[in-house]
Amino acid sequence: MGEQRREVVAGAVVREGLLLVARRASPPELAGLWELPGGKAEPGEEPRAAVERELAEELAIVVVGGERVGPEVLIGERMVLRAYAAEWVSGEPVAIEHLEVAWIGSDALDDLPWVPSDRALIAALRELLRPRERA
Ligand SMILES: Nc1nc2c([nH]c(=O)n2[C@H]2C[C@H](O)[C@@H](COP(=O)(O)OP(=O)(O)OP(=O)(O)O)O2)c(=O)[nH]1
Repeated sequence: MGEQRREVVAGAVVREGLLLVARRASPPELAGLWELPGGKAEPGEEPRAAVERELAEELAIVVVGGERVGPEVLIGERMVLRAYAAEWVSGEPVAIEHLEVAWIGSDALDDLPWVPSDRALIAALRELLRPRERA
């Protein structure tokens, strides 16, 4: 039997047209690169709950996990990255485990020095940031 891949959840938080991104402090090969904040879901943990927990732990913000965003991205042989839209509820993000956090616009998506896996999410993130007609 093949082992199940561990799910890494990442939150795509958009506020006032800007996307929340965070710069990794570790491991050495990813340190300094930017990602959507998140982490490994616990066994049996619902992914959206994992997004809510990780963003509370790592950034001290309250979000509500929502819909999947973009493709799933295989990370090595043991993990799979899935991004979820997350609605900001409260708190200003603080870099507790990251080097820094930033809010970026659509124009900065391509040139951000992303963690390699996250490049696969850029097109979907651009769509998420696209201004919409509102009722
Ligand atoms: N959080 C996050 N991790 C990502 C992204 N892209 C990507 O390749 N990864 C990788 C880096 C790590 O190998 C793994 C997630 O690790 P993590 O360090 O964020 O997980 P965690 O908070 O649960 O921490 P730990 O249990 O490993 O200490 O997924 C991303 O956008 N967000």
